[in-house]
Amino acid sequence: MAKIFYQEDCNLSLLEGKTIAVIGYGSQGHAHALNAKESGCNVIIGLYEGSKSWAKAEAQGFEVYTAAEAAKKADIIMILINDEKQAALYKESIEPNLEEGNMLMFAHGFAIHFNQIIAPKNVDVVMIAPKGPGHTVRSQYQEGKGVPCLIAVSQDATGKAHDMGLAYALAIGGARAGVLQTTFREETETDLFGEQAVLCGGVTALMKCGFETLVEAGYEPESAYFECIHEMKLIVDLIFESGFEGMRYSISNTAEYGDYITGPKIITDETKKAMKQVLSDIQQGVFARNWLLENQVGCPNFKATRRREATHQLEEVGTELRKLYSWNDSNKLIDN
Ligand SMILES: NC(=O)C1=CN([C@@H]2O[C@H](COP(=O)(O)OP(=O)(O)OC[C@H]3O[C@@H](n4cnc5c(N)ncnc54)[C@H](OP(=O)(O)O)[C@@H]3O)[C@@H](O)[C@H]2O)C=CC1
Ligand SMILES: CC[C@](O)(C(C)=O)C(=O)O
Ligand SMILES: [Mg+2]
Ligand SMILES: [Mg+2]
Repeated sequence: MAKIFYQEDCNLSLLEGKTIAVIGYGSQGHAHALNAKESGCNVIIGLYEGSKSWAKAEAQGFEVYTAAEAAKKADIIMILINDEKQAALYKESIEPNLEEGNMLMFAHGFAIHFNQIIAPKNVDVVMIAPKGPGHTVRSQYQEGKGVPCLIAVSQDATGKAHDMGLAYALAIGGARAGVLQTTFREETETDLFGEQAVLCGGVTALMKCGFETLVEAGYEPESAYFECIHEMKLIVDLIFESGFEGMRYSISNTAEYGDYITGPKIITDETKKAMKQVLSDIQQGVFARNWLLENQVGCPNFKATRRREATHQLEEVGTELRKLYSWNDSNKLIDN
């Protein structure tokens, strides 16, 4: 059983007198920075000249510097820029400004695990990886709660890396929910597998396939959207609260019977075989190599797929339908 740390295991005062540079002000960056600031930490932001987030971070009360300047001023440097850009940023702006005893931090292990960044031996290297999107890390903190985090230490130069990491996890709210001990390898491989096979790739492919099946059979796209996409959240909320059993308690017996007999026809032994191949490609570094190569040539496939997906019929239908939800501030994440 993995060890889990809670608020009482964390000492926020370890961060007193320390300057935290959050490099990047996107999904995770804005959440870590605002949460840590509101927890009483001294936080500055590191960006690049021309960043669309520079003015936003200043408007939200931060001193903003280039990544190099921020790294020079800081004791703790949390790298929250895109994984695929971290190696270049590190070489150019972080490495020349590292001092003995600094703590280099990550929210995902990609760059360290796949040897994109090799830190000097005299700094701590720690990961605090929230198990949720950055906007949720922020909204949960504002509600007095937190998103669970993973902690991993790959270098402990100061002898305090673990405790400092826990203090950071408390500062961003994660320790309110729980902080699980792990390693950079385990976090990287499980996170990549989860987002590709299940959470993002798997779920959207399943929903899209269901939507297309109904529309191609002549049903209204709006009905297909409600059934295969909108209602997913409501079902997942029940699973989040009380597991598969709780969800199955809440749905009808008819739905539960259909769940048991149809699920295994959709997700088959072939699916598991495909998942094992996906995991193997992640473990062998094949996925990381392909992703980094795609970036080296300017992401043509990635950008083309993003454009194609954005124009799928389900997005048009969804945009219109979501305007009808009285509680929904339509597309608020994308608009921000
Ligand atoms: N998204 C999530 O919820 C999760 C992400 N993570 C990890 O967190 C890290 C950050 O990801 P995420 O928050 O999604 O990233 P985003 O794409 O949301 O934000 C990246 C930020 O980095 C800035 N940036 C890009 N290049 C540079 C540069 N060269 N110098 C300085 N700043 C730069 C961007 O600037 P601009 O605003 O101008 O574009 C932006 O503010 C990754 O390691 C990711 O794996 C971990 C858990 C969940
Ligand atoms: C599920 C996607 C994620 O791993 C996350 C929000 O945790 C990510 O990389 O964004
Ligand atoms: Mg994740
Ligand atoms: Mg991830």
